[in-house]
Amino acid sequence: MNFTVEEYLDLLEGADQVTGSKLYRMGEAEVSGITYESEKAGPGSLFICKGALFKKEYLEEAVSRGSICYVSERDYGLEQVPRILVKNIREAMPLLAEKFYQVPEGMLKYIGVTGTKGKTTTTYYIKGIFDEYMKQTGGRGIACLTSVETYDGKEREAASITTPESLELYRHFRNACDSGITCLAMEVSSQALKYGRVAGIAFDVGVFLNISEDHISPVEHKSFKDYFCSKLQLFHQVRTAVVNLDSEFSRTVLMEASSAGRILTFGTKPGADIYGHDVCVENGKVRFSVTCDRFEGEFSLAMHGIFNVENALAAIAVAYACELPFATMQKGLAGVTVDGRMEEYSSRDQKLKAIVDYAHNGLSFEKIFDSVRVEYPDYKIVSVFGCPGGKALNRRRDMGLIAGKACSKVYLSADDPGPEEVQDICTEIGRFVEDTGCPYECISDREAAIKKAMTEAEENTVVLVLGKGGENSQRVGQILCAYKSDSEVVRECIREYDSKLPYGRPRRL
Ligand SMILES: CC(=O)N[C@H]1[C@@H](OP(=O)(O)OP(=O)(O)OC[C@H]2O[C@@H](n3ccc(=O)[nH]c3=O)[C@H](O)[C@@H]2O)O[C@H](CO)[C@@H](O)[C@@H]1O[C@H](C)C(=O)N[C@@H](C)C(=O)N[C@H](CCC(=O)O)C(=O)O
Ligand SMILES: Nc1ncnc2c1ncn2[C@@H]1O[C@H](COP(=O)(O)OP(=O)(O)OP(=O)(O)O)[C@@H](O)[C@H]1O
Repeated sequence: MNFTVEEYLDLLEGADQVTGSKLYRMGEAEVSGITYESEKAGPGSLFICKGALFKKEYLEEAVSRGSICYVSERDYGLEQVPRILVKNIREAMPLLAEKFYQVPEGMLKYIGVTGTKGKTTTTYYIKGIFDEYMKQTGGRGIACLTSVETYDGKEREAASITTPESLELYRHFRNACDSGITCLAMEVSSQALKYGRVAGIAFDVGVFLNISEDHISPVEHKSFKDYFCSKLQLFHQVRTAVVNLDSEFSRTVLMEASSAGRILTFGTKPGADIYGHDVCVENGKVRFSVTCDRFEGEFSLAMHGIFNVENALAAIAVAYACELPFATMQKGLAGVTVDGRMEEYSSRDQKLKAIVDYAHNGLSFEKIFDSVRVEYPDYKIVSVFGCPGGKALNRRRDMGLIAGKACSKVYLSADDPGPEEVQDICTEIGRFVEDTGCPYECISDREAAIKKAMTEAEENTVVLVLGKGGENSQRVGQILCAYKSDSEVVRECIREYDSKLPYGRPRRL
């Protein structure tokens, strides 16, 4: 059902958002669409003017495409075009989205996951458990919004952002309800919390995984405090807070979590409600046990990476909070893999191994190198990675030092250089690698760098290809250039290596 522009004005006036509504020709026109992207405006749409880079021409384009009214913090002086002027467009947007999409109350269970590292993996672990439960109970698989893809029961598409804007979110929520889905799990980034993308959403369960310095830059968070405080905001809109006792600053997190209705802790410390212990690697599988007041038992993971126990414990805690059976958790977790996360590739003779993973900051580098040393005790390690241009600048030091200490050689290359030159970024990282005494090489072309690392790898070496996972684009300047993907390049290298072995044709990997 469509509402009129007047009704949207009433909504925003009721929220004390409207500032001197200078409106022309209000009329009874019904709003048939809502967007902040001029190219998506159409007849009868409401256009939202927002963003640091907004231009009046976008509004003019939206009007030319049939927008009947715009909502904005400023008056763009387009005579004869109805407008609603508001105090804060980012506070107004979720209100408009909620009214337009009319998401039924109480139909969806909302699960949000925040933290510096592990959001995507944990969200897929949650999906694995809940999909298993839905299969057993005849329900539909859950909706899932991650930095890899969004699936809401109607639409499935590759993600371009970790947490979409509120307009997209409410569309996904409505699609999920219309599809008969009853549960949605999503990543909640610090940016999303800072810019109000998830404003108004009452999460049934909110997970806080971990926190370490990341996303500090002029375009993200101006300080660690801003970053940390943004993430902590999640607890102001969750019923059950799920908190990692192993996280840095866990006491501060627990204090903030007290604003939630209930707190459930997880981790590898005996005091955790969901207590994970006896972590080991057996026959190439990560295994661990869980003890809590309701059950005790063993789990195994399909993914490499001892750090994934933390993500699995978070998912188990969410399932516990939703009262899912223990056996469902075991079965649901056991088969989960995530695109671009700890993908292992081995040559036929097992002498050449590669792992494609998304690690791209200090915390994830620490965890992955620790894990690989344990999981591949007899292997040397080399790594291929880079750092993005124009943001998260502290990663260059952190990643350079950690990789230099763990590897027998480091290959530096492109990873979304954006406004900077690849060589400049690599030179900066290289200075820190050099401090560790580890040999390194800068090769601007990422595919060439991976191929060189794989070709030069000595017997019993594991090549870690880090930072992009399955992504098939590189941000160069302002544009996204096509990129084969680390996974594809590694598969080609393994096939090439196998083809030279004394027997058999290359396998399909
Ligand atoms: C700093 C930030 O978060 N910016 C996000 C924000 O941009 P913005 O609202 O400032 O809008 P803008 O980019 O200035 O563009 C201005 C407006 O003009 C509109 N426009 C633009 C061109 C046109 O032809 N017509 C038109 O209407 C745009 O739709 C936009 O609404 O809203 C845009 C969508 O409307 C996002 O794409 C953009 O994310 C940028 C690309 C970004 O890099 N965001 C990062 C920092 C981010 O959000 N990262 C987190 C993950 C971090 C983590 O891993 O924890 C995330 O959730 O992805
Ligand atoms: N719990 C964890 N602690 C530390 N590092 C982790 C953890 N889980 C995953 N990682 C590392 O971080 C990388 C990214 O994992 P994942 O994509 O699940 O996290 P994310 O929070 O979604 O990341 P991003 O915010 O960069 O999208 C993984 O490939 C792995 O190297």
